[in-house]
Amino acid sequence: MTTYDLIVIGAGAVGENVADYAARGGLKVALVEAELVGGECSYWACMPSKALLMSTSALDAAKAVGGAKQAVTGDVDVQAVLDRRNSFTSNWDDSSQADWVASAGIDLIRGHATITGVREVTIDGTVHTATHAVAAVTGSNALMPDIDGLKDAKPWSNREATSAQTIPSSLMVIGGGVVAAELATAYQQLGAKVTVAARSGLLGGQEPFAADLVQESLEALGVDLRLHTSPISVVRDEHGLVTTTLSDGSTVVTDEVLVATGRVPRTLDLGVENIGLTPGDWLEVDDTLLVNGFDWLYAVGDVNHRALLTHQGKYQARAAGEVIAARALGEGVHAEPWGAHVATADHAAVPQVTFTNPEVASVGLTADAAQKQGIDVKVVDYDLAAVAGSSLKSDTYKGQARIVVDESRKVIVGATFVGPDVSDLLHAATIAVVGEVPIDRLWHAVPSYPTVSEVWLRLLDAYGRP
Ligand SMILES: Cc1cc2nc3c(=O)[nH]c(=O)nc-3n(C[C@H](O)[C@H](O)[C@H](O)COP(=O)(O)OP(=O)(O)OC[C@H]3O[C@@H](n4cnc5c(N)ncnc54)[C@H](O)[C@@H]3O)c2cc1C
Ligand SMILES: NC(=O)c1ccc[n+]([C@@H]2O[C@H](COP(=O)([O-])OP(=O)(O)OC[C@H]3O[C@@H](n4cnc5c(N)ncnc54)[C@H](O)[C@@H]3O)[C@@H](O)[C@H]2O)c1
Repeated sequence: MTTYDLIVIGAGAVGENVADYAARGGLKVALVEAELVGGECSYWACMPSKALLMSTSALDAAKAVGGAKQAVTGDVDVQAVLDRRNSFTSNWDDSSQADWVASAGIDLIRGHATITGVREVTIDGTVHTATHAVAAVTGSNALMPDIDGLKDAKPWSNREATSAQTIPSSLMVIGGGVVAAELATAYQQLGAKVTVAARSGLLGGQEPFAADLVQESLEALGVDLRLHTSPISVVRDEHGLVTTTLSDGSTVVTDEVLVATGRVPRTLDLGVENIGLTPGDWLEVDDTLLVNGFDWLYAVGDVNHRALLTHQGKYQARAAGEVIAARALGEGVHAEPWGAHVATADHAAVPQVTFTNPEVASVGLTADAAQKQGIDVKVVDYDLAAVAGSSLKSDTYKGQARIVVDESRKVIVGATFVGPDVSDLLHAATIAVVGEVPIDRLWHAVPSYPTVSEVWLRLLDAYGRP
């Protein structure tokens, strides 16, 4: 038995950061990992999925600029894309991340952890105790919907889709969220014939114009979109082909089927029943990431269901690591909104980029969500293609921008950009939302000419001087 100040269960991007910030705060920390250090994001989510998308984006960007497009004489090299993706995942070898853990002064324990009591964690039969805290940072798994025959049809989850070494000739994607939209784009661009069956349309939760532009682009790529429909049965035959029957009675035959219908928390085999919680539930937390009802158990990242995004989980991790250290050492805790030890932005200012073609970059509230919160909303829209920087960037630029203004406070509470490379416009909007920068002050934030960022000036012009 070994005693640590803090035991962190799960060494995904988020767990690594909890451990790092607590260790930097002076605590003796163990980090437990059952699979690969680096977790889902490094090996089966963010990085490999983006690697599958980026080469075609680069090619499209070149094809959209006269002078460059004449030099583009071939198609994307699919094997080279897969090889580049393999290198981004280090061929699913986590030794460099394990080296980093050691260099940060954290003890890495490989194995499956279960919580067996108060501040007690058992790892493959060995009991470890924590003097101060345990952090559950166990992430999420793909949700498998209850569709007749689906399990037996050996469906892909994000894991198979991001690690495949060949591109199937056809792929059925079940779901219409970010995973479905990004991976449908990637696989169609890499040569598969993709069908998407989405129960409730595409990219729910985003501004409707964003979903419309992504829908248009998927259709232009040749994706067969079956919206507002869902599979009622899935069968893989003796030749390996999968037949999906949809709720409208139609059938689609493909080589593979990918399930992208959301996530479930990895709490089924975490031993939470030993401390009065229910396996399979998300772990609900306060803003310092303490699990409700506990003074020693923290839950950080996907498993707390606040914002299932790597950057947001790492933001929580910085607060959690520091607050665990502060509480352990009896130092002051800054738990007021926007304080050092809380994850306030989870409620008000979550940025997200969907790496479809075009990209969707958003932060804060949509117009609809703001209205539902009772905010006195003014919406300002602008055609991104009408900005000088956009026309230079691409001869065929198509895009749209929106800010959502809280009229009572004259501050921006949400922004959405859709278009090529808009991901890099997003952080300015995030700063405006988090900083609650008054609109009249934003007039003094002058975007450089001729950049796409000039859309900020156009949006302010359209809003008018307050
Ligand atoms: C296809 C896809 C693409 C995505 N793309 C993006 C993106 O571009 N940008 C973005 O911000 N987000 C993206 N996400 C979301 C992002 O992957 C997650 O938000 C992020 O991985 C969550 O990190 P985490 O550390 O909380 O969990 P995880 O990365 O899941 O890590 C949890 C770790 O805990 C370990 N573990 C679990 N239980 C135990 C146990 N009992 N004992 C020991 N170890 C255990 C697991 O093995 C795992 O390594 C994407 C998700 C998917 C599915
Ligand atoms: N670029 C990024 O930031 C990025 C990329 C991928 C994933 N993620 C994160 O991962 C999380 C999971 O993404 P996701 O796309 O799996 O989940 P999601 O919850 O975003 O979307 C699930 C989709 O599946 C549909 N659906 C559910 N059951 C269905 C059924 N039986 N038949 C047809 N459609 C069905 C839903 O209507 C919805 O459109 C998200 O919260 C997202 O934040 C982020």
